[in-house]
Amino acid sequence: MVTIQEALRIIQDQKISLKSELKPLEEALGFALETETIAPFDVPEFDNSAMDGYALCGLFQEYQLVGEVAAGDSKEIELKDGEAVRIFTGAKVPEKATAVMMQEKTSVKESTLYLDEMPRVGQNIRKKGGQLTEGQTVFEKGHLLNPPSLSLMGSLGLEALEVISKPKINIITTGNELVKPGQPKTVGQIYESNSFAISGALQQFGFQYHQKTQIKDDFDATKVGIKRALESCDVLIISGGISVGDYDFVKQSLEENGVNELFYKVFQKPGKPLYFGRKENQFVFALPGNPASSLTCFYVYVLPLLHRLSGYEKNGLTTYQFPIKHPFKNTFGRPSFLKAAVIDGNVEILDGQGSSMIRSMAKGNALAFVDDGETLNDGDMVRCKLIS
Ligand SMILES: Nc1nc2c(c(=O)[nH]1)N[C@H]1C(S)=C(S)[C@@H](COP(=O)(O)OP(=O)(O)OC[C@H]3O[C@@H](n4cnc5c(N)ncnc54)[C@H](O)[C@@H]3O)O[C@H]1N2
Ligand code: MOO
Repeated sequence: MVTIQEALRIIQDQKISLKSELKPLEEALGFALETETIAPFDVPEFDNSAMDGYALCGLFQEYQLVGEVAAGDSKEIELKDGEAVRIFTGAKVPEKATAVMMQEKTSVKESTLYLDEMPRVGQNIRKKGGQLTEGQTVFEKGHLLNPPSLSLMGSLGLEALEVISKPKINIITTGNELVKPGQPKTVGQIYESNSFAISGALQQFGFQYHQKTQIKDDFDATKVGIKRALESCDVLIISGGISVGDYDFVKQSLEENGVNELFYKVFQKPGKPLYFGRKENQFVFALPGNPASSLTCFYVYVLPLLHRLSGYEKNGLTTYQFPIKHPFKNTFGRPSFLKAAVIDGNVEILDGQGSSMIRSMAKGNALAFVDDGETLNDGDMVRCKLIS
């Protein structure tokens, strides 16, 4: 049995090798950049107007209107002192323009422009290179591509990006009692649901599974199922069959498939019988079958490794501290990740902490960490991971 910190350290210390691929911009969200990006040109590439209004030459209160520049126009108007042109947001500002005045602060009579106030030098002109200059580093290697990153990369004219590949993930669920939703079931059977939580959590963080298999509690079937799953994945996530019962065959089947155990059993609630192993460059998590145990272990242990394997700089969910709303004492006998709700900056530990209880987790939005035997009074700070 290892502690939570030891288990996380073992995962974090794994040597990994990353692969890369070219992704169209459209599909690059959530990937980490494989290489540093250098600006191929200034952004913006030319001085342009921040407003619909008038580009002015010199600082006056009256100007002669001599033309118009719209967004996308490439014509150059040679302005002289006291002259102005009609201009629109994003349009190239004439070289000699001193400022742009928004149209709400102007009036026009015939071809004379009158300003309500004196202009300031550079006012409403977005300067060439104001955001990036040619040759400047746009993003470092490993930068995580979020929507604004994609906007910036698009504005640089890049249609595809070299990114770190994401791991290929297979899921196995185990249990004779499990029936696929939608199928008839008999007394003693239950509907399989952990795989939906796992695949949902994968999707929540931009991952997809490659293959999902349901295996009976049978040693040979488990061994063969694991062998097949390992033929096509970087990370194998197994649910159930990892405890000490007579029908728990996962651990032995992993051994017989050449998977080396890195840890088995973590002093925590839920998810005590969590297993982590490795076969060359493949990683295996066997998550305890209780629904809340398997999903909690996913957020706390699986996600950080998936992030690392995707080349992210920051791995796993961030821990925040919130004051607790009602007193709480952890009498579960193990350090605990508790189903909790963070509302208006306070955290509430929810009813329904059993490892088989998933409703409380579904209604909440956080996992609150409370140490074994720890007593929390109103307002004490609690470490929380936000899960939705
Ligand atoms: N003698 C002991 N028994 C148990 C121990 C122990 O230390 N000694 N640990 C308990 C803890 S803690 C957990 S957690 C569970 C983990 O057991 P397994 O990982 O072997 O999981 P299963 O026995 O296969 O299933 C547990 C529970 O979860 C339900 N389940 C399993 N898979 C699914 C699924 N895909 N969808 C929905 N529900 C699922 C299953 O029906 C069981 O009720 O072991 C305790 N026992
Ligand atoms: O550790 Mo188990 O996950 O309490 O039910």
